[in-house]
Amino acid sequence: MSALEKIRFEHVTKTFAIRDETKKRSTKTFTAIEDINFVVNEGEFITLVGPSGCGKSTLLDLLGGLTKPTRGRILIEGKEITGPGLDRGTVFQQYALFPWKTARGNIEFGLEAKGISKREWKEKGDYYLDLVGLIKFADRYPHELSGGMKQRVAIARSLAFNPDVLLLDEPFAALDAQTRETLQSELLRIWKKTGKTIIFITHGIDEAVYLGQRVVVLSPNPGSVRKIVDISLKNRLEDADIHSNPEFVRARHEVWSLLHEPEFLGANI
Ligand SMILES: Nc1ncnc2c1ncn2[C@@H]1O[C@H](COP(=O)(O)OP(=O)(O)OP(=O)(O)O)[C@@H](O)[C@H]1O
Repeated sequence: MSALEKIRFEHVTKTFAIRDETKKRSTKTFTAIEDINFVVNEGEFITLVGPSGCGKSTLLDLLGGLTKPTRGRILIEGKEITGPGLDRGTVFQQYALFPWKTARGNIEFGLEAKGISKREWKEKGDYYLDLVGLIKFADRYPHELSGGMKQRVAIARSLAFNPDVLLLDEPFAALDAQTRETLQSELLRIWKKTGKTIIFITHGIDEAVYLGQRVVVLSPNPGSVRKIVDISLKNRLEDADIHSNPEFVRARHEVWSLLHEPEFLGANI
């Protein structure tokens, strides 16, 4: 294991028993993902992109320790994941906030369980509210916040636990385009400030290329790694029109082609 290595996927395969329509009361094996192998380095921002059903959520559930691989294993700092843990924080598409708690209450939730003193919760609450730009909205309840604000609270809540790895499952998919772009750059800023290792799942090619230092392109049936594309974009936050940057255009085209090639190969033109 190199000093930089944070997460290692080793021959990760996940199968499910599904109903066999051809035989009554019997099941067959469905392979959702097959032989996934790659390494994520400490502090890296990795995006995973692939068509619907290629196993993105299955991979995230495995990383979160919610399910176990059928074959292979996932290691964090050389230790196999055997269940959920506070070393990983997850942010989902749906905000999953407690409606009866304020923004601050949601962020502070669980710090008590970590054995942190009340004074320290407040400090941490302030720090993370400020990090996501919501200090003025600390006392608002989720229903009084916009979608983007709710997602900021969800990110702050995950970070407040100080996880080593932040897992994000299409966190901006339900937001309008403008809010999504704002949150993408905020997430980059937060990543630069905190140095967390981030794994971000998305359907969006632009989002994957804008955020990821590397984009893991998945292909379906069964889900597997088609290619890992290096994105050598610099100054993502400083470049006002990053979508016109030649490296962005090149990388976007490469990822697009990897995702769409199978359609063209199968087409009778
Ligand atoms: N518990 C389960 N039992 C049976 N099949 C499952 C189960 N969970 C997932 N699958 C199947 O595994 C495959 C991968 O599902 P998964 O939800 O991981 O895909 P995804 O890439 O996240 O899809 P989407 O982008 O649509 O959210 C799908 O074909 C799905 O039907």
